[in-house]
Amino acid sequence: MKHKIVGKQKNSKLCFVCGMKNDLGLKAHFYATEGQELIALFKPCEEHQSYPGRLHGGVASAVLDETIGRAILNKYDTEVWGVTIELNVKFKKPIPLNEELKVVGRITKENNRIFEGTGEIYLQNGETAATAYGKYFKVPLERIADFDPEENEWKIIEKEDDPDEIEI
Ligand SMILES: CCCCCCCC(=O)SCCNC(=O)CCNC(=O)[C@H](O)C(C)(C)COP(=O)(O)OP(=O)(O)OC[C@H]1O[C@@H](n2cnc3c(N)ncnc32)[C@H](O)[C@@H]1OP(=O)(O)O
Repeated sequence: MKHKIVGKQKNSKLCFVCGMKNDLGLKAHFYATEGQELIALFKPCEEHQSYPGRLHGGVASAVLDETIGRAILNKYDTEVWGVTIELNVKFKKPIPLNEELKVVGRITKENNRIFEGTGEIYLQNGETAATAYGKYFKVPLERIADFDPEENEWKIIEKEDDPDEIEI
């Protein structure tokens, strides 16, 4: 299925998942779809392994967590922030290193205090490698961290190969 991309989310400086200057991080890019889902693209490397050649389950969980947690940003013009209070991940297939992976996240439930969502990691052959459910507590950014957008390089990073659509 083709997902039409309607926008790109911001990256940060040092976040393990989205920090563009975290040399050991995943440097994932996040694309909002027409269907109000969020797709992350990332390519894990040797440093992200558990057993040789296999992505660490904790790293897979981290990218699922962030993709679901960021999906809330698609819904509003102003930024709504959350912290994870629950994450349940099912690992269905080994996830290889050194190839681009796709992660999809969406919001399934929301009230004024909490939001919930689900997500999946897809292998290049289209198989679902992991699925997750996450629950997040809405917290104003100033209560989560001392976060200066400029200092933390919170901005859209445009790439020449940013996709217009993503096939999953
Ligand atoms: C947009 C970017 C996406 C980023 C994705 C990645 C996000 C992350 O990795 S965040 C890092 C990991 N998560 C954290 O650090 C969160 C740590 N936890 C906390 O800070 C606190 O527990 C916090 C802020 C969520 C709530 O604390 P506090 O404000 O003191 O509230 P507290 O009184 O304990 O609980 C408030 C309510 O939430 C409920 N609650 C708290 N924790 C949970 C939980 N894990 N599950 C269900 N309900 C919970 C409580 O039962 C309570 O309900 P009620 O008011 O009905 O009694």
